[in-house]
Amino acid sequence: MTVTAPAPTGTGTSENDVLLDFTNVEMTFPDGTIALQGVDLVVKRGEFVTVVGPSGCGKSTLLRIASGLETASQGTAELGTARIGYVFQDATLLPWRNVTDNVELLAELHGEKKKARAGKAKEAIDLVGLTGFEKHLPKALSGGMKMRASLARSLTLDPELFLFDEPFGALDEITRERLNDELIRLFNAKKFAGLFITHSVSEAVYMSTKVVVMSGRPGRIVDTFDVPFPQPRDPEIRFTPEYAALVGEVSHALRKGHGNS
Ligand SMILES: Nc1ncnc2c1ncn2[C@@H]1O[C@H](COP(=O)(O)OP(=O)(O)OP(=O)(O)O)[C@@H](O)[C@H]1O
Repeated sequence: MTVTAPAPTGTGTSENDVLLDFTNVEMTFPDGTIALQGVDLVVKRGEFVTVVGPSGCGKSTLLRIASGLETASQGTAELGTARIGYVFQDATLLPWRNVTDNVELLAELHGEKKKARAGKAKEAIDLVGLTGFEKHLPKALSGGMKMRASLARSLTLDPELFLFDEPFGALDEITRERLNDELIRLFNAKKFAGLFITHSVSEAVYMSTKVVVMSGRPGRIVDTFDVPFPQPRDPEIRFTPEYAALVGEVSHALRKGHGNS
């Protein structure tokens, strides 16, 4: 059974606020597929936690449970906030709406007045670096720009907990690195907590305060690494031996967890 109990928003800003608390979460789908088993995971304010794991190990399922889209079959998944942002691998923009109208969509669905949501959309578009592209339709945007618009749309809700399901997986490496830097800048500026799913160990280590490694299906957490590099991240850390060593350790844990599945 899952109990999801968002606390009232705007209360408490302690660094140790728990925004997501999974205890012994298991997910068995009706067809008998066991996607997750015994998952304990905490995300606190100020943390950017990245989950890496082999394909099909249950990473998206974990995020869907966190967002309330899916209910765990066993264990508890508690939220410490109702202000949640969600960015998927696909930017999911409405093709007939321009950037501004897409970015305003969530605020619109939340019943915000035109003037208020226009102000929030403008700020979010500035934050993600899309100023000048407000009137462009999605088909006129690059993949990276679409993801920026998707990010901006969630930013209008001022999330305290941001869930990312491999948002940069389909982008080329340079665009991906640039967006990693942009997202880390936003994390430091807006102070949301992040739960980020990726297949890329180097992306995980570069962005996160903590990296969680999952085994093959049924997904279990097999290792957790605290990332010691200071925030905001200096892009140059990618070229340091300390970074390379941590990437190596996480990759090793990933291979070991995969082998045991
Ligand atoms: N609704 C469902 N019914 C049955 N099985 C499902 C359902 N949704 C997901 N699964 C299965 O659960 C397992 C975990 O899926 P999930 O999408 O969470 O994995 P993932 O780690 O995100 O995969 P990838 O990295 O390839 O995106 C997979 O074996 C998948 O086929």
